[in-house]
Amino acid sequence: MTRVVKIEALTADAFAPYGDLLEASGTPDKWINRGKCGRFHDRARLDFSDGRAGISIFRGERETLPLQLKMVERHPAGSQAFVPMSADPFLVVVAADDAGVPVSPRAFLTAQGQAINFHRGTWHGVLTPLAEPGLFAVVDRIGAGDNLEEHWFSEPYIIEH
Ligand SMILES: NC(=O)N[C@@H](O)C(=O)O
Ligand code: NI
Repeated sequence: MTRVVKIEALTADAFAPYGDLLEASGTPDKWINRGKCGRFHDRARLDFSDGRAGISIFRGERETLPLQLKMVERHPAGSQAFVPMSADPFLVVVAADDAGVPVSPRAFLTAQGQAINFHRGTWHGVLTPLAEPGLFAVVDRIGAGDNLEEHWFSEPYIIEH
């Protein structure tokens, strides 16, 4: 039986068990640059354990919907942030953990101006652009040791609107 995951709109509350939603929403925490810039300060829980923070640029190939979700992964030693460098929405997939096995995947569609940070150890789908050129700044752990655990589902989930 095909398991379907319906796409949800990304909200801070819905995403809270998995990570942080980064966006310029509400009143800025600080006004800087002589009042010309709102700073939404320190909005993500970053964690790089024994490594260090790095910023990389990802240029991902666009995916189309409905999407087959065959695998999710997690980074046991660090958080990972996806910051789009375009105005295009992208797909964010997460799952809960049940004794080391990802369960109950959820899929979110970002709105323009939204970025996300997966908390350390959160099961997630890999970077999934929905438009070209799929450019993202990615903030994650640089360091020794293995920081990637993959789980391949016995049957893919279908992610759709
Ligand atoms: N492997 C890698 O650098 N990227 C993945 O972690 C991902 O979540 O896209
Ligand atoms: Ni990842």
